[in-house]
Amino acid sequence: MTLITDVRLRRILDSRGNPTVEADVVTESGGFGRAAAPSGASTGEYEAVERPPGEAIAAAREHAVPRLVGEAYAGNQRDVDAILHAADGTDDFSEIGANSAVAISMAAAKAGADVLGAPLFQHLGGTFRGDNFPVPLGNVVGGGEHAADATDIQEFLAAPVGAPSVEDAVFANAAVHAAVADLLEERDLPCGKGDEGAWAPSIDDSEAFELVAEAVSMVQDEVGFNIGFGLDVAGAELYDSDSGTYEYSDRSRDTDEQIAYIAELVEEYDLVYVEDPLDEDDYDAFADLTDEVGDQTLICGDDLFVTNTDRLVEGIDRGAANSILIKPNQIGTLTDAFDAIELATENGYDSVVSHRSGETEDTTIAHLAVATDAPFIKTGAVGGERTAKLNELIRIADDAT
Ligand SMILES: C=C(OP(=O)(O)O)C(=O)O
Ligand SMILES: [Mg+2]
Repeated sequence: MTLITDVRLRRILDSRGNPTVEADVVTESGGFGRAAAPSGASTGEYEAVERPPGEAIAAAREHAVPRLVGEAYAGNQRDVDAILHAADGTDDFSEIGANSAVAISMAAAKAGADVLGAPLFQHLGGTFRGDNFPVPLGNVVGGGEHAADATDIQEFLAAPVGAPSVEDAVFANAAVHAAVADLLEERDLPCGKGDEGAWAPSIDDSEAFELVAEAVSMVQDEVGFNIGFGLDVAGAELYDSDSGTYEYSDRSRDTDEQIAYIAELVEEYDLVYVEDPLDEDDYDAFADLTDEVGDQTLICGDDLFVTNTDRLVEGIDRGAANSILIKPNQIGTLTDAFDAIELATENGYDSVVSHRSGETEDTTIAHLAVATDAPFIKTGAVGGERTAKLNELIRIADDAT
């Protein structure tokens, strides 16, 4: 029933107005799945390769589609993804493009779910999934590669860790986003938004800390449950490998100073989450910081691990970080993303399923998070391509997918 009978690929727009790859997968019994690849701006050096969409589509049509149509079953995700790897023939999807690969992989999963008549999370995770929901990390102020003339730190995140339901958590993050807007207006700091919908004021990081701490505390008082504060430092973007220093607008920090700075921030703001505080090549510095504050907060590897089990194994061996960001397009298939989550869970690392700064209306990551019992999801706070995922989580909780 799930034999794949057609795979169609096209270019569509992402949230930045750039082209990206969308895939449709059709099965023998009429099952249908559609998915689109997201795209990063602060990409890790070791990510699978995203090719220009036109080239990725042409290469996938030539190498992957003939191996799938009439040959593979959408219900057998591991087989579909193994075929994508074999069709590509490289170890980083540089032939068919990780963008074509991930779009086909996710569309096949949706076609498999469609044939079963089951929600995607259930097809992926089994019938006992759907009772636990990830805490959504919501980007409320941001800069770095996601907005010009804004903060050095890429993302200031609300983390409603005490929310009684995913719906309460999603609304709390939107309320923090709105509270930040009020505080910015009071301070006469009008501003636009960055790529992920976070406010992008022209302020320094210390003012952003103050603002977000105040907004979080205001909303926490209103809603009556604990809202934490988190960061994505995107350290690799700040790091200058020639000088060995982290370059902030107002000063430089060497690696020891960067570790001390982050540890101070964890103490001062009671941070519950710190992503990529250090450069993507510096496992030792990650290990030192994890040793220092890993019992108080999550130290998450995004560019460090790039959803890659080989890199995660190295991190586990060296005690670097205690959490991993999971972005399916960093590695190219759902199977690889699943394997990274399983390895993380077995080794006590918390998984944070994540959007990219360039997104579409695709909701696969909401289902992936529920299917794997991931404790966190990072998918923005507002904006249509972000709320697509957040609203899907609410629907899953309401049994309405
Ligand atoms: C979502 C992120 O940004 P990008 O998609 O630009 O890598 C991130 O760095 O976590
Ligand atoms: Mg990141």
